[in-house]
Amino acid sequence: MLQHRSARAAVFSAGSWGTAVAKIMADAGTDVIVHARRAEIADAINTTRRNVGYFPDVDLPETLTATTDPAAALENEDFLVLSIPAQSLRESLAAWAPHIGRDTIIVSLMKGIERETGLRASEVITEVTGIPAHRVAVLSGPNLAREIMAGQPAAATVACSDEAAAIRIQRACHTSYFRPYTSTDVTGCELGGAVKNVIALAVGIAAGMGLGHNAQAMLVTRGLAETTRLAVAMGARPGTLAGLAGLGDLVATCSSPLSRNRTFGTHLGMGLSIEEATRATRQTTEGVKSAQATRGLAHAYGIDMPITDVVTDLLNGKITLAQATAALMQRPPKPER
Ligand SMILES: NC(=O)C1=CN([C@@H]2O[C@H](COP(=O)(O)OP(=O)(O)OC[C@H]3O[C@@H](n4cnc5c(N)ncnc54)[C@H](O)[C@@H]3O)[C@@H](O)[C@H]2O)C=CC1
Ligand SMILES: O=C(CO)COP(=O)(O)O
Repeated sequence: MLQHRSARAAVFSAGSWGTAVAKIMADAGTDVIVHARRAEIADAINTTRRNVGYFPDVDLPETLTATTDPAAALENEDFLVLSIPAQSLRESLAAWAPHIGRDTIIVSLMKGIERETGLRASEVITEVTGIPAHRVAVLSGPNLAREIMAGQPAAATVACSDEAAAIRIQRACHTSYFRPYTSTDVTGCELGGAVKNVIALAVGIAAGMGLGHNAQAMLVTRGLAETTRLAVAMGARPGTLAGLAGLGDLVATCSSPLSRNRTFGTHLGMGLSIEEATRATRQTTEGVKSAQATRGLAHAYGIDMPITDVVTDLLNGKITLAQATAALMQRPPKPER
């Protein structure tokens, strides 16, 4: 009789979102091994079933183990799930690439644009590994890790140009509290996730300046408009940006104090310097690193992205908070689109 083994996922790494997705996949019946950089994190996961660095209060499933050895993590894996800061992806992945299996599907969880190249994470993955695009997927949506670790309901989009691969990933991470939808629009999904971090910085800045919900809603709505313009110019479907990986993520991130990007922006809006805001936020804040590259894409595609422009100029110290507000409010009048 044929024995069907569970799907196996290697999750790199044991940070906030990596741990949450590892738990989701284990709860969905997938065998999961997490690659942690620090031995004490891997040891604690294996012995106490807790990630003491990120979620010391949450029990992890028995089917989730950890290692610091990339080769051991990448043995017979069906899925390699990547969740590290986007700017370190190229270098880290190059070291792991020789261990990746021939048929492995790579799932990117990263919401950033590479600074030097303007490439999306999935593009960096295909470039570094040589794995074809139809085996590289993106999982993105309104997914604040802390809420998901508490077992609260959430949904996301799994995008892959090969729909069958997206369905396999969907099955491997569908639980009673996590509902993945499939899509073939990798570009839209990925840009929705990356650019919302820049817009969340803007919303946080407005909140930190003491501006009200009207101003914040304006930034969310016009932020979605400029994100959609860029994504469609780059080949995305507009509907993707109206979905979980676009509007959904934008709403969650721009309204939650759990968001590191929104929080970083709030600190800036309250008058903290970039260095002070960085010290106060600590975890990965992709929007700070991706704003300039997003503006670069806007220029390359001839797209007007006024909010991204203003956030980039603020981060570069080129304008003040008052000048940022004026730059957005005193633009020439135009029709809404
Ligand atoms: N935290 C969240 O709620 C969500 C995060 N994301 C995305 O997931 C990605 C990872 O973010 P988080 O897990 O939140 O960040 P984090 O700061 O919690 O964890 C980052 C992890 O990457 C590891 N790391 C850092 N530099 C590295 C390097 N050079 N090489 C290898 N590993 C390295 C760290 O050891 C840590 O385990 C980001 O792109 C973020 O936008 C997406 C959805 C939700
Ligand atoms: O992407 C996220 C929620 O979907 C997490 O947002 P932050 O990175 O701003 O915390």
